[in-house]
Amino acid sequence: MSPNARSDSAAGVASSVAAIVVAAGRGTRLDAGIPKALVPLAGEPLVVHAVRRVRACEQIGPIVVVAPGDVLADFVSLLDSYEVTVVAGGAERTDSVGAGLAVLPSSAQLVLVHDAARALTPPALFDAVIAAVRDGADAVVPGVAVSDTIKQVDDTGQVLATLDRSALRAIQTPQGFTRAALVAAHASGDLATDDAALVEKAGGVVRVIEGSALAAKVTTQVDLRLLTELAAQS
Ligand SMILES: Nc1ccn([C@@H]2O[C@H](COP(=O)(O)OP(=O)(O)OP(=O)(O)O)[C@@H](O)[C@H]2O)c(=O)n1
Ligand SMILES: C[C@](O)(CO)[C@H](O)COP(=O)(O)O
Repeated sequence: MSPNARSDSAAGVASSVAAIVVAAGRGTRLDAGIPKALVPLAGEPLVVHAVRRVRACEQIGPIVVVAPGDVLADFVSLLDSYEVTVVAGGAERTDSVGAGLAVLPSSAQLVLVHDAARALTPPALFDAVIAAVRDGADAVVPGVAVSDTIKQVDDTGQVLATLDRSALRAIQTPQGFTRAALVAAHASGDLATDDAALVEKAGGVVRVIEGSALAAKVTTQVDLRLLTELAAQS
């Protein structure tokens, strides 16, 4: 058995929790010349960092990785030792999550959706999200308080208002869902920047728990440099 594979007993216990790792984005804002999930961070592609941390969470069984269709074989070979299913994603993030949902085993009743771009997310955050979904919610998302003053502006840049930030949270992944809530939300065919927004729109209960600085997303080259520093300490 490879060091990253699970024993039969561990896999049995965990089969009701599955994860979809979305990694099919192009990374336009990072502009690295290769798909963002393949960009190295401290010597390893972002998607390998992300999947290793998902696999380290004992409660998670099946993992589906959603990759760009043109480099599917590269993902399969990179992730060979982690027992994942790799499928091709779509044009929008919502489409990629849908592609992952379509191949989830029927045993999975609680589903985590995670961005490969949040490569350093600690396994403890996955456990916290799973526990909070089990406590009773359709969806649970990690969020961090906003530390800058937030202003609403018009398209000329003129300030319209300074918003009360005390109730605002910047939302991260992993996002956790009952399978039923996630499937129903995606059945609408709507697009959203995160899956929790689809559950909200469908009238579901979405809760926010405390996120983590280590769950920051690599979006730009500056993020990549900041997370490289954090990788050395995590
Ligand atoms: N069609 C898409 C778009 C995004 N993602 C994934 O969703 C996560 C969050 O998306 P984002 O950071 O916006 O990534 P990109 O879409 O790649 O970035 P950009 O908008 O700069 O192109 C990433 O792990 C990305 O791979 C995906 O699987 N399929
Ligand atoms: C899902 C997400 O990570 C939550 O913050 C985020 O919305 C995805 O990134 P995008 O830039 O909005 O596509």
